[in-house]
Amino acid sequence: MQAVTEDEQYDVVVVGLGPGGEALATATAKAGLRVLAVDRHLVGGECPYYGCIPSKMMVRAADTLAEAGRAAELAGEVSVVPSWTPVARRVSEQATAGWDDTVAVERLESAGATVVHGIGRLAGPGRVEVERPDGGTLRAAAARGVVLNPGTRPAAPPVDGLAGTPYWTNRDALQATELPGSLVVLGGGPIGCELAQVFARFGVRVTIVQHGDRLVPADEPEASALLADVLVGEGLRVMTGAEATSVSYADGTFTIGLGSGETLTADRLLVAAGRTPNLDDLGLETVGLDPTARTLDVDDRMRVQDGLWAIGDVTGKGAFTHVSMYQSGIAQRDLLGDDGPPASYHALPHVTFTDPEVAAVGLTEQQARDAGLAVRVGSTPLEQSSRGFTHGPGARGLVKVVEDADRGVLVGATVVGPAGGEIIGALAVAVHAGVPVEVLRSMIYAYPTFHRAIETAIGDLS
Ligand SMILES: Cc1cc2nc3c(=O)[nH]c(=O)nc-3n(C[C@H](O)[C@H](O)[C@H](O)COP(=O)(O)OP(=O)(O)OC[C@H]3O[C@@H](n4cnc5c(N)ncnc54)[C@H](O)[C@@H]3O)c2cc1C
Ligand SMILES: NC(=O)c1ccc[n+]([C@@H]2O[C@H](COP(=O)([O-])OP(=O)(O)OC[C@H]3O[C@@H](n4cnc5c(N)ncnc54)[C@H](O)[C@@H]3O)[C@@H](O)[C@H]2O)c1
Repeated sequence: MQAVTEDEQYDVVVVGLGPGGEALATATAKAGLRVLAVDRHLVGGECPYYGCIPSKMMVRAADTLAEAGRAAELAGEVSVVPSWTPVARRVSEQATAGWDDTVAVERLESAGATVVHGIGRLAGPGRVEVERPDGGTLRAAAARGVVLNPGTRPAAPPVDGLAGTPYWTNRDALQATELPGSLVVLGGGPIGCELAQVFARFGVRVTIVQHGDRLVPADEPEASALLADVLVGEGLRVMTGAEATSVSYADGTFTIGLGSGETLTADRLLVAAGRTPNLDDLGLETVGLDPTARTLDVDDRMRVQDGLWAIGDVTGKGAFTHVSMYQSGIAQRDLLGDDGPPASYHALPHVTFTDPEVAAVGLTEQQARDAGLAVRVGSTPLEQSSRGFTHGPGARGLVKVVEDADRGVLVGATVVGPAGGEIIGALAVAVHAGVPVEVLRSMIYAYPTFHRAIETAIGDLS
């Protein structure tokens, strides 16, 4: 007769430990709740091991090479022999500890949580079953509820032949210890653009094949155009409105057939064509939810239904670590019965860490027009500011602001440029707090800074 195992009793079960899930499990355990934290792979999720952190280490390395290349014009000859070895070493040793989460597990356990590696699936309201790597099953009941933070995986576009080839996703690219001679990047979103520029700056011949009509299509068209121009200037081939229709691999070479009839060949193919939410194997059907959905609908407290919260990429509010962490704080307060403001995304910022960085907050001009607002826009090239002039090579960029003229406040802004991700901070405050444009006009902007271009863009509002 088969033994019937009792459910282990917890207050909270967190399934998926992306940045937000890890933080929530830590905080609720520290608050004295009995917490079960479950991840099928690495505690911390995509960001520290295959996303933000290792990719930004690579960006930092590539930017260093670019600055060295600018030295001749500014300060004299510098000779650099690019090497991927220190990059791969930094990623492996400093960022990911060899893709090992022992430290993160210990940190979570010392906060008081029970940490289990395995596949967590809902098994009815307030219940989770965990399939452990050894084949065993852990059954858990969550008195207060379950928090889902399962994240996404790289999408595999339905291109003929692709599935049978050893193509790279972000995971392979970020674990690369050697560089290919040539690389085709399928997808011109943030992942595609950041990594394409990194590899190109290390001497790889890179072609970006972008389905849509421009790069980083979530951003202002001016930002897309400027970025494409810079990348082309650095020697990348940027193909927009291009569709891969077939892929094959033989003798170490990928052959990529395009809709136009052209054929590309490369040593490596990086597929960065969007993400698939990890919702299909989560037992959602056991609580009356659709496992084929692309997102989980959440309210402004991150509740999906009674006793069930969701945070991170799967909520569809923006696939960024800062969204995961923001939502984590809100769900945590809700679970602990603490007060605090509900979720609001009107001033959500994002930064694509190309050089120049492409940063934005709030609405684009088109989104503001589509929302029926009385839109005024202002913009200015960054290289024409005093700081841009003194900066010289590498100063290309722009500041664009979008005003709701009826309310006299900014509802969106974009900064492209060196440190664009830092400059956007001032505009994020303005959009978040609804600072009147008249107040922004009356401020003193330090001279000669990049952020002083904000004043010029505001002066251009019309
Ligand atoms: C190359 C790259 C660069 C990026 N750069 C940036 C950046 O610069 N800035 C930024 O803000 N964002 C960046 N992102 C996005 C960022 O990584 C994600 O938005 C972030 O990780 C938050 O995701 P998440 O909280 O939804 O969960 P994830 O980080 O995706 O983690 C989900 C976790 O859930 C686990 N899991 C899934 N299903 C189950 C299950 N059934 N049972 C148990 N465990 C499960 C997974 O193993 C994983 O550990 C980048 C992403 C990539 C790929
Ligand atoms: N710096 C950052 O904050 C950062 C960096 C990387 C990723 N991310 C997050 O991760 C998410 C995923 O990034 P991503 O770049 O994979 O996805 P994405 O969805 O933003 O961009 C993918 C691009 O691929 C294109 N595409 C889709 N199918 C294609 C095909 N068959 N052939 C050619 N192109 C195709 C799309 O037009 C799209 O522009 C982003 O939306 C972002 O939220 C953030």
